[in-house]
Amino acid sequence: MTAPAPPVSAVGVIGAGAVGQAVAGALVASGLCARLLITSRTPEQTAALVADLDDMRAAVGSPVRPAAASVAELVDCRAVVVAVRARFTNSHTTDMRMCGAHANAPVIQALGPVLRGYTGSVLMVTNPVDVMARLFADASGCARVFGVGSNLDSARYRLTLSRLLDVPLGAVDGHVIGEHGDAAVVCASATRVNGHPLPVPLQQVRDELTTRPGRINAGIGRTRPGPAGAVVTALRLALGVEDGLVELSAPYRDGWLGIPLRFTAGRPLPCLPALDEAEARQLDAAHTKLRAAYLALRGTPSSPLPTVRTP
Ligand SMILES: NC(=O)c1ccc[n+]([C@@H]2O[C@H](COP(=O)([O-])OP(=O)(O)OC[C@H]3O[C@@H](n4cnc5c(N)ncnc54)[C@H](O)[C@@H]3O)[C@@H](O)[C@H]2O)c1
Repeated sequence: MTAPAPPVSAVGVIGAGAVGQAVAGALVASGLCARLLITSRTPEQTAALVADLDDMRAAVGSPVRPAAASVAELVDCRAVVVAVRARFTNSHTTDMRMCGAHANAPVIQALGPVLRGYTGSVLMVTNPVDVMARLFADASGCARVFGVGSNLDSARYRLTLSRLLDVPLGAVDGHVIGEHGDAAVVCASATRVNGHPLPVPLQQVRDELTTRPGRINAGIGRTRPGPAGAVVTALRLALGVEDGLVELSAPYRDGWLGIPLRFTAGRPLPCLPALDEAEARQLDAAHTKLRAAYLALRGTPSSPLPTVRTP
């Protein structure tokens, strides 16, 4: 039996590390794109991942054809996933994702001009993702840059709540927004289980969201399938393969924040849930923190960004 034709012509992945490998493997398995173009720091790394993906393609009968490419060649792709990481030692015990800011920023800022004028969708994965997405948008001029992170937090939130309350995962509707990091905002007041509001065990939820990535890292070195799932879901929506809601980092107010975006035929519309006073204060704090981090990395005053209106 032949596999159905992929809905998308090509997707690119920059960075053949832990997350890049998992994303690329998930794409081969999903059959989302006809071509999967890979680029990484060295040609050897790129060629090795392409060979491994080719083996996977042959083994599962996937229609997705992996190939090596340069960053500039990714302009033909409908979407590009950025999952690079500079070499640095993470010395933080809190605010872990911010530790990579100074090391990763020059890499992201150097990639931007190579993709200047790119009209497809860019999914930023590199941490601190909310800041890196904004820096890449600046450096590339690309209009469709989305940071992946709050949707992974939201998935972890719904999973945690379903386990704490002993209800099916599909019964839980709730979001984590703001920063993909210590300033994440759990939208507890808008959370619904089977359509009903409920008291959320916030401390237990926060503890789990904080410690979960560290436990995964301690056990298997890096998080892989979780972020890959978050990327593939975001890709399907950004590419208009399906419609739906996903929490991604995008321009909001005069900064960038993880917010729920409703995608219709690939067009995003922010739709923030109602927040109580404490949650609104936390979102302001996330906004202030991310804006300060961005300005510190950018080193020059920010030019005004388009404000996206909430409906
Ligand atoms: N947003 C999220 O939800 C999320 C989840 C997990 C990890 N991350 C982040 O994703 C990033 C990647 O994580 P990882 O575990 O895959 O790291 P990794 O070290 O395993 O892989 C990084 C890869 O980037 C490549 N690279 C470095 N500089 C490059 C360049 N200039 N051009 C092309 N490739 C380059 C390296 O060779 C390596 O293959 C990190 O910043 C990590 O913190 C984000």
